[in-house]
Amino acid sequence: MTRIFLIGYMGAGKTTLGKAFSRELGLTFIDLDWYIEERFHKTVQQLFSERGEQGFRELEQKMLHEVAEFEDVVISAGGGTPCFFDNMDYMNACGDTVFLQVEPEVLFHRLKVAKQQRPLLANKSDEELMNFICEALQKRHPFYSQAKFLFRADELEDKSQIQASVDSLRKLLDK
Ligand SMILES: Nc1ncnc2c1ncn2[C@@H]1O[C@H](COP(=O)(O)OP(=O)(O)O)[C@@H](O)[C@H]1O
Ligand SMILES: O=C(O)C1=C[C@@H](OP(=O)(O)O)[C@@H](O)[C@H](O)C1
Ligand SMILES: [Mg+2]
Repeated sequence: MTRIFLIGYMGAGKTTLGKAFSRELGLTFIDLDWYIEERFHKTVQQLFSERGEQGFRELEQKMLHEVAEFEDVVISAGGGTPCFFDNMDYMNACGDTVFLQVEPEVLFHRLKVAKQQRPLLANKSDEELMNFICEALQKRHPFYSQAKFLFRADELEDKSQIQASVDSLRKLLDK
């Protein structure tokens, strides 16, 4: 039975790589944010604004427990998932965990164009965004670094880079 969790900061490529990797291995792909959005018929932004971040985190934990029951899956967590409750220990107990590590500058360029869908980043100026990313990475690193595997995901900018990353991830996980 295979159950792989991809973790890492917003923009690290959890969704992009998770989708491509699961397809290659013939596994089911579950993106935790998408799963939550379908289950509640609301966007992550709506859930954040209705329930506040704490309310979202409680719901996210429950949904993590739901998706972790599935077998032969690649699960892309949300960026904050490993950093609340005992979620990191829980994921390590249920499967293989992979921390997608990306340089802050690369995250900045990816998130600059994709910040509006992310409630924690929306409306930040460039300088605020870069500072926010750097501070958050420091706070979150102690959680992310508990993953069983570390994978550098700086190069996911086109199809061939994504395929090359899928191949390296396969080797790393021996799949
Ligand atoms: N080539 C690219 N140019 C600009 N932005 C990109 C590019 N590739 C990915 N992104 C953005 O970077 C983010 C990284 O992908 P995603 O898989 O959504 O990360 P995660 O799920 O870890 O937050 C996406 O929001 C996407 O819009
Ligand atoms: O880092 C975070 O706290 C968050 C990351 C998002 O997921 P992605 O990492 O897939 O963008 C989403 O769960 C929410 O906006 C909060
Ligand atoms: Mg995602």
